[in-house]
Amino acid sequence: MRVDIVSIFPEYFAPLDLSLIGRAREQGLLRLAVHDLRSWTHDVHRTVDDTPYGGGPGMVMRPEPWGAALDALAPDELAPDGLTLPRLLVPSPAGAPFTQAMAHELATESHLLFACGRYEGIDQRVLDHAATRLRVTEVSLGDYVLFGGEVAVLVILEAVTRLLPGVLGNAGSLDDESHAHGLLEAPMYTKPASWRGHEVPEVLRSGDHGRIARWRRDEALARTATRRPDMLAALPPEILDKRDVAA
Ligand SMILES: COc1cc(COC(=O)c2cn[nH]c2)cc(-c2cccnc2)c1
Repeated sequence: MRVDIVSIFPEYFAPLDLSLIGRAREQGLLRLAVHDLRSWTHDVHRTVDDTPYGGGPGMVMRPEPWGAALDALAPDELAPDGLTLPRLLVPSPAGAPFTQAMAHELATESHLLFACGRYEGIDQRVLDHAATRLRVTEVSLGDYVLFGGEVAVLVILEAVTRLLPGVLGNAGSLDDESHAHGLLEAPMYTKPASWRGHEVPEVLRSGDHGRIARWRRDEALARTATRRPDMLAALPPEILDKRDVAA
């Protein structure tokens, strides 16, 4: 997967050399390039923002540098396979909620382009023009406001990279993780069996894999019901097998 990130703070992405993302890059599973938006400015002050039309506080990111950056990083012509046309992701409070389902969808893309907004945002015409030739998605991490899209890109990139084949050593760990089956994960334990007077649930040490699977599912259902009833309501009925409903 090719990933291009455009930001006025490219140094924000230094951590991407670390850990699993660093390894994915070494393995060639991920080709990551970070670009400074100011590379596409031409005035002596390398200006990327200006005052908002209609007044109001703060500044807005100018369209010209973004237009030039996207022209450079996303070719106009549709590649013969039609697949390498990048997906442009713009983290924003006004975006669609980022979910594990979206992470899985993005993990199938061959080229992701991230635009990191700063100030009060990016001139709307940048997204409108980009949408004439790219698939543009504004994506929100949550209902709060950050200084910029950079930290959101780090989150999205981590969620997507760990889904790329070959990145996680034990692929099994993807199967029953939280949100994988629409439920929260059951509590996890490791040695020692007794710690500060707290014991590991006996079932997990029983070796009875059927009982263990049942216990984990019951715990996952109970946790989801108490902490995230919205997720339970969203579950397709077939996920809750008949015994669950009886439980
Ligand atoms: C692209 O336009 C942006 C981007 C961002 C950074 O992303 C987030 O904040 C975010 C991403 N998921 N959840 C929050 C912030 C604004 C903004 C809006 C109003 C006042 N101040 C700043 C506009």
